[in-house]
Amino acid sequence: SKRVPPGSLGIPIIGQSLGLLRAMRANTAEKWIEDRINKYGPISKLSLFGTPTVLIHGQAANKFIFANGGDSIVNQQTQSIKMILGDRNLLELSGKDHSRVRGALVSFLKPESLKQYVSKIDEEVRSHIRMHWERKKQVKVLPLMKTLTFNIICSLLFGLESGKQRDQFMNPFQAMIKGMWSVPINAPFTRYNRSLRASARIQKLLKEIVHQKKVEHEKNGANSRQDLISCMLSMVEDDKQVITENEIIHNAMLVMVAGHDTSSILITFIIRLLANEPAICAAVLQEQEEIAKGKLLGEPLTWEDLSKMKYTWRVANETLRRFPPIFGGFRKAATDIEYDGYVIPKGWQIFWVTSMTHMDNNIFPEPSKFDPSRFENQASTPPYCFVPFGGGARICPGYEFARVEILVAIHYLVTKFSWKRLSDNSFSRDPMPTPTQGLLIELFPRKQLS
Ligand code: HEM
Repeated sequence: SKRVPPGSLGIPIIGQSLGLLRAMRANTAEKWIEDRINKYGPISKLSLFGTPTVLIHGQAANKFIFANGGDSIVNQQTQSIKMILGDRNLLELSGKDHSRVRGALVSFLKPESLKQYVSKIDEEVRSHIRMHWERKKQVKVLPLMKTLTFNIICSLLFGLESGKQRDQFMNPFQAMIKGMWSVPINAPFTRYNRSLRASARIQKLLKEIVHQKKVEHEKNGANSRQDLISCMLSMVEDDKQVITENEIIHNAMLVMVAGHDTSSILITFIIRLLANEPAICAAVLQEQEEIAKGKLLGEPLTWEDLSKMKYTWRVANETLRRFPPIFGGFRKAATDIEYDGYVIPKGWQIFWVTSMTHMDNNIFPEPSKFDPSRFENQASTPPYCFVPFGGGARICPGYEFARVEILVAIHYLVTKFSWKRLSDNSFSRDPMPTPTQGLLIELFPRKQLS
């Protein structure tokens, strides 16, 4: 006798997708969600990206989604994401398959492994700054940060150093991302269709890389620590590859998406913030100059240096709270689930939204104020309330990787330059937050310490 939540599923396939996407582009998506909550209450039904969906929010809702240990809630992305990234990507897997594939990714992304890659990330950041920032009067930050984080992913995770093979990925990759939050109508000229075609091209390129590495592996007994693909290829049990070729390709695509756009947005928003808040910028600079003073000219940063960047990391966390790169996410009800007096029917999507706890006055007082000191004592943040990286068994495995690239990038940028914002301060979501004109800034080189 339990009822499904109030609300309307709208017109078939399209439902409320266009309304949400329009609000995201106008940067009014939080208000769009709030209006729904005011109209229907804390739990409501709608239809997003071709599937009936239930929107729930708040600390209890986040806990319900992230800490659900049973089999009733499974991960499932929208139809568009599944078709674009492939059905063996981690977001589509559950149970033992999820643990097996996630284990392979984590063995590469965990801090013990990452420590040895700090100097490589340092090298990528410095070469990027030499090529794209030095001697420039103005730069457009977002496209540059996309290039930087994409190159870091290609170099560290796929073993692709700079060159033609790496460059071939960039354009189809951007086209692929554009259709990930789209209505799955596969007709010529739709975003979804362009994205599917780009995905096919990337899968072909990745297949070639996997085959190249297989050959190298057989010839030289490749070093499993070299890069993520080699690491996955070298995992063998009972003469059988632990991770199948499709799993390697689909998860390489997932990592390209998950690990590149998110971090580039975060660095861009930190740069925007430092332009807007001189006092915070001065405090970040002071911390980074202290670290720079202890280094010889050209000496790369180390894991220990990063652990001293406490204030800078608080600024990054506060940026993640105010401008989370990931707006929210989806799960699927594997059975009929009871929640808050309603039933979420089997097969329906469950939609969670990051900002609903990040901007809750009871959790983060004066939520619109940018205040890095909120993160001085991380333990004071209630559980399941600060969720830019999600939570529970599916919490972002790239968290440490992101921390390393962000801190290294900010270190070199603030110690080498100051900057002034030239474009206005607004941004839209597409679906990631995207500043107007990609954040155009005027650059002023700093006098070098050494
Ligand atoms: C600022 C940077 C980043 C942010 C804000 C971010 C955020 C997130 C979020 C919100 C999720 C979904 C969690 C959930 O559904 O419960 C996620 C999952 C994931 N992220 Fe990240 N991420 C970032 C960087 C990275 C990086 C650098 C990588 C890889 C190198 C990465 C790889 C992944 C993967 C593979 C998943 C799927 C995990 C699973 O389903 O088990 N992310 N991330």
